[in-house]
Amino acid sequence: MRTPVILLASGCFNPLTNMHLRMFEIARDHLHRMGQYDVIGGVISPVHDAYGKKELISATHRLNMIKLALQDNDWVKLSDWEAKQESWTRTRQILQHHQNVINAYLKSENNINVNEADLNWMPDNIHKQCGTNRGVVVKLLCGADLLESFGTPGLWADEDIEAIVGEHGLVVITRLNVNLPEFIYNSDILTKYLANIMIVTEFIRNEISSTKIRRALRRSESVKYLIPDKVIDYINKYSLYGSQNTHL
Ligand SMILES: Nc1ncnc2c1ncn2[C@@H]1O[C@H](COP(=O)(O)OP(=O)(O)OP(=O)(O)O)[C@@H](O)[C@H]1O
Ligand SMILES: NC(=O)c1ccc[n+]([C@@H]2O[C@H](COP(=O)(O)O)[C@@H](O)[C@H]2O)c1
Ligand SMILES: [Zn+2]
Repeated sequence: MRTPVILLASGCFNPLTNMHLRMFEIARDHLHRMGQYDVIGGVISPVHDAYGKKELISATHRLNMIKLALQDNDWVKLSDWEAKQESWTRTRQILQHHQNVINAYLKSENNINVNEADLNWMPDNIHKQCGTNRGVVVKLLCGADLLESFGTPGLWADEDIEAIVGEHGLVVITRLNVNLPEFIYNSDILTKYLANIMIVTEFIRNEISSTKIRRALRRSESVKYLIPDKVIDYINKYSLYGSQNTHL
């Protein structure tokens, strides 16, 4: 029997790009092809304002843009749980929260313990998709650069990396200039849990990044076909990222 999986991507989404959405598609295809997993949903969890990364705009805008981008998406949902906490939350806790909530929800007969905000990111027809006796695993979906950041001294606690890889698992999309197999080989923890790390090669190379989008907007260059049209409209409406509203 296939294990039901939810793919959760955390990050700044400053702003969301087409590549963020592509990641889910590529990962789901890959997991289904592997045969052991049934991807029942995807979740985007934008980081809290307190993360304080350079040029990070308010979570309200980032959440709104994701909401618009997901209007036509029938399986990836937005979770605002992380962004609405008191302060920044470690990725391990985000994965645990979502996995605990969904499994508690599946087991409960009357669903009394789940609040509205958590219902928003759950897959449609979740009971039908899973039944009550199969545990859902929430895996971290990320790009190779995020995995590489595991090696930055002091950034991730070893026990968090161990819990993320051991208890949840990673689905990593390749990115230019990152040698994933070698990076994993150089890490004892990652090598220990190799079976729980799925590397998905992006053969239709796509190096869109939010940094490049912000740069283009600052320079009043077109970002059409790189981010969803509704996100472009939103950026122009609120003059975000220094955009001059020149390409509507
Ligand atoms: N072109 C891409 N290929 C593979 N993974 C990507 C790509 N763009 C973003 N990701 C992944 O999406 C997740 C969210 O990343 P993030 O919000 O930092 O986006 P980003 O485009 O890398 O932004 P920035 O340029 O501001 O760092 C991360 O796991 C990141 O690795
Ligand atoms: N220790 C941790 O859990 C930890 C450390 C650094 C970044 N992160 C997460 O990684 C994601 C991407 O961060 P960057 O945009 O800085 O690459 C964010 O969602 C952030 O919360 C988690
Ligand atoms: Zn990034």
